[in-house]
Amino acid sequence: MNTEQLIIEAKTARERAYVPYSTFKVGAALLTKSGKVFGGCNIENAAYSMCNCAERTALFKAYSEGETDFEAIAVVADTKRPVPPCGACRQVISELCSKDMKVILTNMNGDIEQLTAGELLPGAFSAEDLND
Ligand SMILES: O=c1ccn([C@H]2C[C@H](O)[C@@H](CO)O2)c(=O)[nH]1
Ligand SMILES: [Zn+2]
Repeated sequence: MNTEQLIIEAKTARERAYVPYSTFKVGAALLTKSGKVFGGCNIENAAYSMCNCAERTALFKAYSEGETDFEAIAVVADTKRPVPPCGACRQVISELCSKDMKVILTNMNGDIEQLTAGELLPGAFSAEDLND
């Protein structure tokens, strides 16, 4: 599965977004090292703080199915620049993904920004910061 194909998977997942409040559809596609793809979309709620982003949907789906080794995640939305993941997703990605996992950000115009999970959240709070 190459970058282009992973972006297509993210766009397919985006179509399933449940966004009656923001109307802002986001899709993600997470590729495991074993070659499986988990799609994710944002899922909103009338209690707004319960909204879940596309990135976390994909990650939680994979993790809950026992898939914990990831090659790449692609994220897409109809934004001017490649869609930037929110702070909450950056924190969750930093916990569950290796620092060198590929992060492919894109938009519906085809602009692409590729970086690593480590670059998404420099100085992330982590388990190493907890007292034992
Ligand atoms: O990277 C992002 C940014 C925002 N959202 C969602 C959360 C909410 O449903 C809507 C507007 O913030 O977009 C995502 O899913 N991923
Ligand atoms: Zn988010």
